[in-house]
Amino acid sequence: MTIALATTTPGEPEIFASLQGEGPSAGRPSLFIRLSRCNLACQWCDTAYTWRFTGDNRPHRDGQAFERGTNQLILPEDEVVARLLAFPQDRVVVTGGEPLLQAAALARVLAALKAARPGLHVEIETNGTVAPSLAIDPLIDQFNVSPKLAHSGNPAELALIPERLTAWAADPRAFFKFVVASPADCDEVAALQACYGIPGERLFVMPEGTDSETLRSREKWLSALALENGWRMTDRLHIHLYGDTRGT
Ligand SMILES: Nc1nc2[nH]cc(C(=O)O)c2c(=O)[nH]1
Ligand code: SF4
Ligand SMILES: [Mg+2]
Repeated sequence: MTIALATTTPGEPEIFASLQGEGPSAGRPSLFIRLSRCNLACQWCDTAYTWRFTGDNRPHRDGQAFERGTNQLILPEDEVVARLLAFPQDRVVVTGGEPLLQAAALARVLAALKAARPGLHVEIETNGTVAPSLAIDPLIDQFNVSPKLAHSGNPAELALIPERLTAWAADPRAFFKFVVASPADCDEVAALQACYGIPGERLFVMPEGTDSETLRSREKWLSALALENGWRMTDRLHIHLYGDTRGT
């Protein structure tokens, strides 16, 4: 059985060690694996090479299309397990794209990893639209759920699924991470928090931006809004450290 990964360079899967740059585990040394494909299309997506393949004309701010053959790599599951086990980290971050689109294959990979390395902590970066399958759910220690607001350009009926948001709000493993580009986006965050009863302890706001200057300037007003609303704020550490680069 196989799994579709993103690539760092053609033919090389995007599997790398880095500090978790975002959310509740920011700063923790982690092993990342980036899966290909997404069911949403955010106009500011910083990993459009996971989904915006040639022929996909959904709007994106760069308008760039990516060749599937060089930006996607299909690997056997056992090879992915072996590549991951070659790293020493005791924390894994699964990201994408939307990794839960490949829940069946991913569950088999994570089960093999956890069997080989007991105590391994697994977190997953998800857009929050896909229910984790029964097989994968118990293998995930932390869900970093990033529901997409109106400025993403996705229709709300695709991006905000009420049953899902209700389930994440009730799951103590789920941390919400809202990407915010303007102060007005925070009105939407506040409305979602009230609607679904999301505890402030599990609600992060994060500036949209792929360079330090943008992040810093947005954090000026975002930090004040976080304080006012009782939310947590997260930076994007990896952008300051490495820039907007694959495999970091
Ligand atoms: N260092 C680092 N931390 C991250 N946290 C979430 C990431 C993502 O792309 O989902 C990410 C990433 O790409 N790199
Ligand atoms: S949900 Fe994430 S991976 Fe998918 S388009 Fe939006 S930002 Fe990109
Ligand atoms: Mg990223």
